[in-house]
Amino acid sequence: APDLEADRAALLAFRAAVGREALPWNASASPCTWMGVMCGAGGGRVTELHLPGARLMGQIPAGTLGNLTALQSVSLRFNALSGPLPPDLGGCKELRGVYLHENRFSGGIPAGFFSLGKLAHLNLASNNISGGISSAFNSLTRLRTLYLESNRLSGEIPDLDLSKLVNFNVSFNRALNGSIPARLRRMPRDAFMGTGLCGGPLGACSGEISPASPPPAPASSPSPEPSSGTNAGGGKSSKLSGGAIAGIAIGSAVGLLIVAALLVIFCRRGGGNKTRSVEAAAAAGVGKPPESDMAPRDHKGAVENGTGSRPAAVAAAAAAAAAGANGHAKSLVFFSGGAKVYDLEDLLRASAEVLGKGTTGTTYKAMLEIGMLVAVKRLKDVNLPEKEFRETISAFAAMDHQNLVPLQAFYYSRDEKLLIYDYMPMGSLSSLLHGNRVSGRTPLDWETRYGIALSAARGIEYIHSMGPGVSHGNIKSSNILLSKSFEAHVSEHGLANLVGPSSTPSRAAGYRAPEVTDIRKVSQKGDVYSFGVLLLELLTGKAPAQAFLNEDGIDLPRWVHSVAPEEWTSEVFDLELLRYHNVEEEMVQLLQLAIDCAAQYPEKRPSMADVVVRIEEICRSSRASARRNQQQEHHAINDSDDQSSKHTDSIDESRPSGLHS
Ligand SMILES: Nc1ncnc2c1ncn2[C@@H]1O[C@H](COP(=O)(O)OP(=O)(O)OP(=O)(O)O)[C@@H](O)[C@H]1O
Repeated sequence: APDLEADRAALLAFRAAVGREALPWNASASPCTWMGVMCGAGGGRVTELHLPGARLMGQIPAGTLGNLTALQSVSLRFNALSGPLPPDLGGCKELRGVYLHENRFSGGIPAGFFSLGKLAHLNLASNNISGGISSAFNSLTRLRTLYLESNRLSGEIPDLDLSKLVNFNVSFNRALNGSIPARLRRMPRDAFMGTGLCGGPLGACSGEISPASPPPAPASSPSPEPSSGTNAGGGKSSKLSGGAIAGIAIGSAVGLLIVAALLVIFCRRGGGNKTRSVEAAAAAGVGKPPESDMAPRDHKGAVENGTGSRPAAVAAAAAAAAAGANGHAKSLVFFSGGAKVYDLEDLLRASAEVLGKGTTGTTYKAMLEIGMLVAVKRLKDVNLPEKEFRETISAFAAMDHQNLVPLQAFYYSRDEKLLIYDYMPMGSLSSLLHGNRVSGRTPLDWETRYGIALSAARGIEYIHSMGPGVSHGNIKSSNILLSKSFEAHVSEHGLANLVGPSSTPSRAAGYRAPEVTDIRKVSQKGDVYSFGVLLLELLTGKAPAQAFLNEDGIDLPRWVHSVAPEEWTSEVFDLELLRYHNVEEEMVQLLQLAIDCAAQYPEKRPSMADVVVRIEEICRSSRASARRNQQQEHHAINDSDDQSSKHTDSIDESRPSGLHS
């Protein structure tokens, strides 16, 4: 009978084929002690193999994984495994979870997979898997998750009858066609995006739908399905009847400014009064009445006053929660940092423009009639009940730091969840570095870049300082917004906890730490990894998602690792940075910090507090080098106009040693 020795042999053969030197397994110790290997009770057999992002490469031969017949869970995601999916995995009848996404597997889905009677989770997303989706999937009666997106699957989806299926995605399989089987129409529309499929939540063939051409919704229709995501037609605010929001409807129009129009809903009273919910709470004896706005209205002022604004924010939120619980009319709920100079009706009347569509929803820039700009995030897929939503969002809104984007207010109804943030005029770091539809790439000098790195790090450090379990969960360059002085403000803290799991390929993929399996549960060390990727992006000018999706299938940290350190200065840095010879040492130090943050194993990564200290040192020494350089240039010029050679020498002396090419 197979035993642990057989499992050892299978694992060593697996390593020899795809692991090379990347797996530090001590062949003379028990396999149960090896990294990524877990055994059943009493050190019996190997039951789990988890090697995400372990630099595995090549084809998995037969007689390796397939011989681990007690295996219950296998995760090899985020590697460079290629060739066919291992057909003999079908012999591992105990398997409940198979996670092979983000590799380069090709060929069809092996028939053996359909005999895995206990399989609950199958993720094959982001590979090159081709062929059709077999009706034999129906034999996997326990399947809860089936992620097949971003492959090369073709043909029609069979009529899947999987009663336990809750997570499903076939998006970005361009050659899938036909109509969406009836039983899958309850899945969110994102699950079918980027295919030729018609019907279901898409309303039409998905290929025909783009954010810029939303399907029109009848003016009298009730609110859109919570998961239907897209904006309803570009109606005008004049069509709105009084009441609360059903949806912000924004379509694209000539130029960039568009009318944000809103659908409407049932609300027992007319247009929400901004303070009503707070008053209601006061009546209910919870929290403080609006006078608790004694906290400074100015956000910065609140920071200077330390925690001064926090109790008020929490009180307002608690009050709002109570108002909701008491069934009072819905309205915007403001936090203390936001000035209450507008209300829901003002928001409904605002003209708006789509800023972008992310994993958590769509963000609009709204110009209120009073001339104030706000950013409105319309959340999708929020599965939290109202009370928990309010509590979670209030905890995050209470975070008050100059490097966070202040959350001014929120709106919650059954069908709509809106968050209203300060509008950040310079946009995101992502659009600065990589350009967007309207602007080209903005040149960013070294000083600006290290300033952004430091201010972003301080924002994240502040979030982490709230407690060991508090993290951001979605650090990436489009969530780093900039003020006019290019100071970074971290946005969307806490949103990862609010929205349901999404497997839609997104920009977030390139920032996600290898150990993260559920995007709602990113640890602080997971944030540090993402911040490391962000630093690499800042230094290389390359977008992680682009790098990730390129032909080599290689992500940004691995790409930087693939370049020898002696070539970093010439090969890795953004071309724009190569002008700054006098600070090469500091640039390399920041690169080294980025690499440390993006270490594969969480325990190897520094804490955010350490990161801030290290960036502060780099900034200090950059400024000193720049000053020294300036002084020496000044001396050289003053010394003599005809001693140009001396001028050059003095500049060279100021350079750090050993780093210039
Ligand atoms: N407060 C704001 N001020 C200015 N621009 C903003 C603001 N909030 C978001 N944006 C910009 O709007 C665009 C869309 O943002 P959104 O948060 O919806 O998507 P994302 O950041 O790409 O993805 P995710 O939902 O995963 O965070 C991004 O380019 C973002 O930088």
